[in-house]
Amino acid sequence: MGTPPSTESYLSIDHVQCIQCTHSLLYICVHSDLYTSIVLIQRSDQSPQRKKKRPNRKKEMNALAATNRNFRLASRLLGLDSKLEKSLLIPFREIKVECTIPKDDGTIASFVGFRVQHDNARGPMKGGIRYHPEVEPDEVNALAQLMTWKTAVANIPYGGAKGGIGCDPSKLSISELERLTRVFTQKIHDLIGIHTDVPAPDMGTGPQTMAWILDEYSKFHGYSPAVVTGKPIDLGGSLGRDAATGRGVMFGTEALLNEHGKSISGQRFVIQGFGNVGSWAAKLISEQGGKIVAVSDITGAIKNKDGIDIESLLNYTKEHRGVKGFDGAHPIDANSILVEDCDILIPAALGGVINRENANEIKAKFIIEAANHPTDPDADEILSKKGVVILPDIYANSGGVTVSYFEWVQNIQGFMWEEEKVNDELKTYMNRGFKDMKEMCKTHSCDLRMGAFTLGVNRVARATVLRGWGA
Ligand SMILES: NC(=O)C1=CN([C@@H]2O[C@H](COP(=O)(O)OP(=O)(O)OC[C@H]3O[C@@H](n4cnc5c(N)ncnc54)[C@H](O)[C@@H]3O)[C@@H](O)[C@H]2O)C=CC1
Ligand SMILES: O=C(O)CCC(=O)C(=O)O
Repeated sequence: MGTPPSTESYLSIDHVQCIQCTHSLLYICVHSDLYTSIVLIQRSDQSPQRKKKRPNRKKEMNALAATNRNFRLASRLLGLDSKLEKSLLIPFREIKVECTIPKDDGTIASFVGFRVQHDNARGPMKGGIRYHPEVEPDEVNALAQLMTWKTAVANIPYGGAKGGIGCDPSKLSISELERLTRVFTQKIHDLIGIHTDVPAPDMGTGPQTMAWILDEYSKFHGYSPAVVTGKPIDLGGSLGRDAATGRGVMFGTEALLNEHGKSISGQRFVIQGFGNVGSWAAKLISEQGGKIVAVSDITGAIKNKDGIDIESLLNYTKEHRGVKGFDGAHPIDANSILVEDCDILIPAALGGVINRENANEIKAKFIIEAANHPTDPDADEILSKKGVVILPDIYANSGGVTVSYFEWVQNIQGFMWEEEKVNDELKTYMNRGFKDMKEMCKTHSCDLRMGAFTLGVNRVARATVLRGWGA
C-alpha cells in the first residue's frame, strides 16, 4: 500500500474509502502498479475546525477490497512474483448486461445482470448466480475471485466465476422470474458453456432457475445439460447437490471439531440464514446430535436454548416461507443472532455480517463460514485475538461446488451416480481439503483463512505458470 501524501490541502466531503484498502481519507492509494484509487476531493471550506470535528471513523472494507487483501497476504506468504500476483487478480472477463422484461401487469421493468469470469487456469470457470437487491459489481467480482481459490482448495478442475442480477426475487412472480432468467441467458449465452463457464445456484436462485437457463441456452447451442449444475434431477441434476453445501459444512465442522478433541454431538449452534445452505446444515448437524439453539432468516430470528426441533421448523418454513412465528421457539431480535450465546456460529446468509461492530460481542468459540465472505478483515483480527477459530468460506462451503463438479462429470459421462456415492465422495473431498489446508497452515505458520488462501492461490499460480504465463 502506498504512503498517503500530506492531507494538508485536502479534506474529504465524507469518509470516502479507497476501494482497495482501509484508508478512509483522501489521498492516492497506490497498490503495486495495478490499482491506484484516487480519492482526492477538494473542499471550498478547508477550515481546520471542520477537520477536527470529523470523527475518526473507518468505513467497512468492501467485499472486493477484503478479498484482494486476503489474496495479497497469501501471495506474500507464497513469495509470488509481483507481475504474476497482478495477473492473478485481474478478472478474465467482466460482463454487465441490461435485462428488460414485461411484468405481469404489463409495465416494463429493467434490471442489471452481471457475470464475472475471474480465472480459467485450472479449467472451465464455475460459480453461482445470485438474485438479490444488493448485487453490485464489486461484490460479484469478489465472489468470482473467491470461486477461483475455492475450486483450487477443493482440488477440482475448474476456475472461478460468479453472476447475479440486482433484483428482489420475493417481489417477482414465477413467470417474471422466468422471463428475467431467459433474457439474462440470451445476453450471456455466447460467453458460457460446458468447457468455458458453468453457472449454478446461489442466493435467491435454485434448480428451477438452472432449468430455465439450460432451456434457453439449448435454443442457441443444442441440448447441453452440463452447461449448468444444481439442476432438477429430472434434467440431469445430481442426487445430493441440493444438500451438498450444507453437508459439506457439516463434514468441515466435524473435521475441525475432531482436531480440537470435540465432536458435533452436544455442541450448541446458532445459524444465520435458513435457505438452502443454512437449512441443510441445520438438519444434518442436528442429525449428528448438534443442538441448534437459534436460527434467523429474512423474516426474523428465533431461539430455544434447549434446541430447536429442525424437522418441525423445516415443515413450518415450507408453509410459512420463513422462521418467524414458529411456536417451537421464541422470537429474538434478528440483529442479535450473531452474538447469541453458543459454541459454534454458522453465518449462512449475506457477506460482511461479522465486522468490527459486532466481533467483540461474539460468544462462539468456532465460526463456520457457510456464507461467502461473512467476516471482514477487521473482524478477523479481533476474533483471532479473542482466540475464536474461523473455518474459512473457501473451504467451509466448498461442498456445493464439489458436488456441482460431480454433476458435471455425470452429465459428460451420461451416467448417474447413487446418492450414497455422491455423499461418500464429498466426504473424501472435504477431509482431503481440510488436511491440505492444515498442511499450508503448518508450512506458513498461519491461520486457517491464510491456510486456505495459500493452498488455493498456490495451485492456481502453478497452473498459470505451467500453461506458459507471460509467453
Ligand atoms: N447454494 C449454494 O450451493 C451455495 C451457497 N453459498 C453461500 O451461502 C449463502 C446462502 O446461500 P443459499 O442458502 O443458497 O441462499 P438462499 O437464497 O437459499 O437462502 C438465503 C437465506 O438467507 C436469509 N437471509 C437473507 N437476508 C438475510 C438477512 N439480512 N438476515 C438473515 N437472514 C437473511 C434468507 O431469508 C434465506 O433464509 C450465500 O452467502 C451463498 O453465497 C456458498 C456456497 C454454495
Ligand atoms: O456449485 C457451484 O458451481 C457454485 C456454488 C457457489 O456459487 C459457491 O460456492 O459460492
